[in-house]
Amino acid sequence: MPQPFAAPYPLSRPRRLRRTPALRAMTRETAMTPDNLIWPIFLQAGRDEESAIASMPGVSRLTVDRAVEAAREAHGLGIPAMCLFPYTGPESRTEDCAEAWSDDNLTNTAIRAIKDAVPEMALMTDIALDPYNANGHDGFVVDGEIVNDPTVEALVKMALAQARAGADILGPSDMMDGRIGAIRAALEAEGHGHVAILSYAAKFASAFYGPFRDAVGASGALKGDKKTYQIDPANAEEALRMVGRDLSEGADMVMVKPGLSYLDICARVKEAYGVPTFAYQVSGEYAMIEGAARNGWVDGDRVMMESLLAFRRAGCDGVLTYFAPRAARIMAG
Ligand SMILES: NCc1[nH]cc(CCC(=O)O)c1CC(=O)O
Repeated sequence: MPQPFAAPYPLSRPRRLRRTPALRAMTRETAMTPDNLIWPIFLQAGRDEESAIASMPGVSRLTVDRAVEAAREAHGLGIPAMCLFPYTGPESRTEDCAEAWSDDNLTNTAIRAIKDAVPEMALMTDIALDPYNANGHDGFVVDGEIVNDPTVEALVKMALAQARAGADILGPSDMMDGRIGAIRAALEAEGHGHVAILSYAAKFASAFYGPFRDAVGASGALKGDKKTYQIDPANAEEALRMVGRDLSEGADMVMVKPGLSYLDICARVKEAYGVPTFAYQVSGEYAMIEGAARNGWVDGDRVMMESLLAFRRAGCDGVLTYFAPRAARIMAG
């Protein structure tokens, strides 16, 4: 709510409070700590290796042993949570997506290994079929259509396998209808009532996911686009309805994705529902900042910190960001 100045100039001189670092510090409205960061990482098969992702300079896919080391490092930096994404080559992509709910797939193997070594680290997963799907979609494709209800059944199996492996937070990112309720009911029935759901509730059909699809090996695979399930970037009211729906089905926390281009949604979600609200600073946002920084066009560290602060100012409790360890190191001073 904009407040009218109590006094006209020169009785009021707003610059008085901007004059020194101490005055600015004591009147700063928004704070950011490593507690506000969730670090998404990419996994690959093998041992003691990593491979760079060309469209995300500075980010690599890690084998599970290296992911464990990354978790140790993140924990040391005060980062409370990590989110795991598997890279899958064409050979592990099928039409039935069975690898998605295998107890020993890359994600579930990594969950057990990290929990063993760094039990304090909260682990979040992604629930969607795209890393395992021959055609790159988040759901099953039948006669060119992404079919909702059979996909939800598969997502439930995926969720249960992740919960059994020890995931703390499940992140359904698929945008099928009814999946939160189905997953929540299955978790209760199998004794995983303590597992949290951070729903990708306001997930838009965005071009900013491009580099991610390279990272998980889906770019070549994806046939068509995701507009029949992800939200039209023009729609704010619909995004708010999706948040309300997912909360009513048993989500504990909600996400807005992408981030910076959707800060209006972040602010409105927090104001309307007051629940733990997260934004995903997605791969394309990372690539834009890092690409410009590496060309010397912007000051990378400052633009990164300013972009993260913007999410806090908009009302987000935290941000999923590939910059997490770098930002945490800067916060440590
Ligand atoms: N369900 C897949 C998923 N989970 C997270 C992202 C994007 C993350 C990023 O771009 O950083 C995507 C891509 C998509 O929906 O196509």
